[in-house]
Amino acid sequence: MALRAALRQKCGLIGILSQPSSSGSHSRVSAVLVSQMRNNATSPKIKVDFNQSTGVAVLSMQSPPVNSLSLDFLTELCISVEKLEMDRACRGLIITSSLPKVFSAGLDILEMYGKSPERCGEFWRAVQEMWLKMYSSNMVTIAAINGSSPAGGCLLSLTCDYRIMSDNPRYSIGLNETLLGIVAPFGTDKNIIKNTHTCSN
Ligand SMILES: CCCC/C=C/CC(=O)SCCNC(=O)CCNC(=O)[C@H](O)C(C)(C)COP(=O)(O)OP(=O)(O)OC[C@H]1O[C@@H](n2cnc3c(N)ncnc32)[C@H](O)[C@@H]1OP(=O)(O)O
Repeated sequence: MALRAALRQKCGLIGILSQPSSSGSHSRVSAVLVSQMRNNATSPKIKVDFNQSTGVAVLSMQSPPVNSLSLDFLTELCISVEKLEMDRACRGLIITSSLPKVFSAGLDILEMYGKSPERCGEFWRAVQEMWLKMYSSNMVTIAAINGSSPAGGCLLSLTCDYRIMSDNPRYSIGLNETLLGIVAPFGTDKNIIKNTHTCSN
């Protein structure tokens, strides 16, 4: 019942978000994805378990040491979500981490230092694509935050419909990227407080 209500709410949101943009940005973004796919690393940073009987997929981030969001990681994440999106049987998606103590450390800092402008552009497009894809997903999405989740890790969880976080005082979450000169959009802090629940693990 709750899942159905969440789906209904989500469908309304998708209706608004999926209106065609005059710039045709959705198809351009997909072309970026395809070209990134060709360069993608082979070791899987993402593991997906799809349960046919419940229609729910669990996507586990498994990129040690801290699931930082590198270009390869983001590309793999987007491809995994896109594949699930195309499977009509998949109605719900839980994103979590296979690593102990860390959900995601956020953007990979090494991607933002000493790289060419082209590479920086590619990286930043992948960041935008990740949150757009997650936020506009037609699946009901839940972040099961089982570790620290600063900055981009927090952003990733904010793109989900629901967040459940392990109630562990050692785990931190928040938008600390202002320390790096990156400004968060207005209102995101309010969202995270309103829609984040904690549980013990
Ligand atoms: C509008 C919002 C848009 C979103 C914008 C986002 C901006 C960002 O995301 S910038 C990135 C900000 N992230 C951080 O500041 C996180 C920094 N990391 C931590 O706080 C901690 O590492 C942790 C709490 C995530 C984990 O702590 P733990 O003690 O378990 O591990 P460490 O010893 O600190 O780290 C292990 C290893 O991982 C490397 N590392 C950590 N974070 C990152 C990262 N973001 N990118 C790349 N690498 C990272 C760290 O340097 C260690 O590496 P070595 O073992 O080689 O020293």
